Amino acid sequence: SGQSRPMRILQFVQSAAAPGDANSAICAVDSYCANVEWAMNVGDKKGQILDAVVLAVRPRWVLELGTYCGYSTMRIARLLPPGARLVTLEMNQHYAQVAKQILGHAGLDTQVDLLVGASSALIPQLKKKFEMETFDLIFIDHWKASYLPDARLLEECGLLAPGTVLLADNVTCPGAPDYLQYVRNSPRYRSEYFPCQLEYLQVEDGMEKSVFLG
Ligand SMILES: Nc1ncnc2c1ncn2[C@@H]1O[C@H](/C=C/CNC(=O)c2cc([N+](=O)[O-])cc(O)c2O)[C@@H](O)[C@H]1O
Ligand SMILES: [Mg+2]
Repeated sequence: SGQSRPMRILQFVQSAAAPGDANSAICAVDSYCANVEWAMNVGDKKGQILDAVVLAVRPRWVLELGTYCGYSTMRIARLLPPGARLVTLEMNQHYAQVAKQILGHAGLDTQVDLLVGASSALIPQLKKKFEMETFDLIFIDHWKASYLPDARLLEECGLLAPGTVLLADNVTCPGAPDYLQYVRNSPRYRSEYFPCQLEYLQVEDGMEKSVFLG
């Protein structure tokens, strides 16, 4: 069927999830990826850690780096307080198109602004584009080598305020050693590790939660 894995995930969500029901769309992606073919969604175990952080922060402005199929985008968007906005950046046009359709099926497209392009090009435009100052929560889940340069770029663009929370997926597997070393040793962050299993597998992974101190 669908020529790409994201397309096959979209087709399954459209057939198995109740329209307008975010939780059933999330369950459909997890069911497909646990039973049919693995995909690099944050998954339900790490997703529950992500949910807890979103609920604790109650963010007005959220940034996500790496939309892929929109799985974590849905998890975040469904928990946002009224009036809050989630900006998600995706450099692959095909993935962005799939994510847009999955978000639409889940009824979550009103809370989400999905921008197509590289984070390094888009991050410097965000303040002006959305007439905002700083993000309250940033979920980092794109190419692992981009974690550190993009964290530095966010600092330089003045998009972090004291208290801004950065939550990074996969700091153990595949790993983001340079990013970890930075946030754990910089006086500008208070960092905490949340051990967890990799999505859909019995492999060790974890997420790093780093609070910007200014
Ligand atoms: N600079 C940039 N700007 C915008 N979008 C960008 C970007 N760099 C990458 N992206 C997008 O972010 C996603 C990449 C995720 C890499 N994750 C991974 O490689 C990954 C791998 C495993 N794994 O191998 O087990 C497990 C995981 O949870 C993972 O997230 C893709 O959709 C890609 O197009
Ligand atoms: Mg990931």
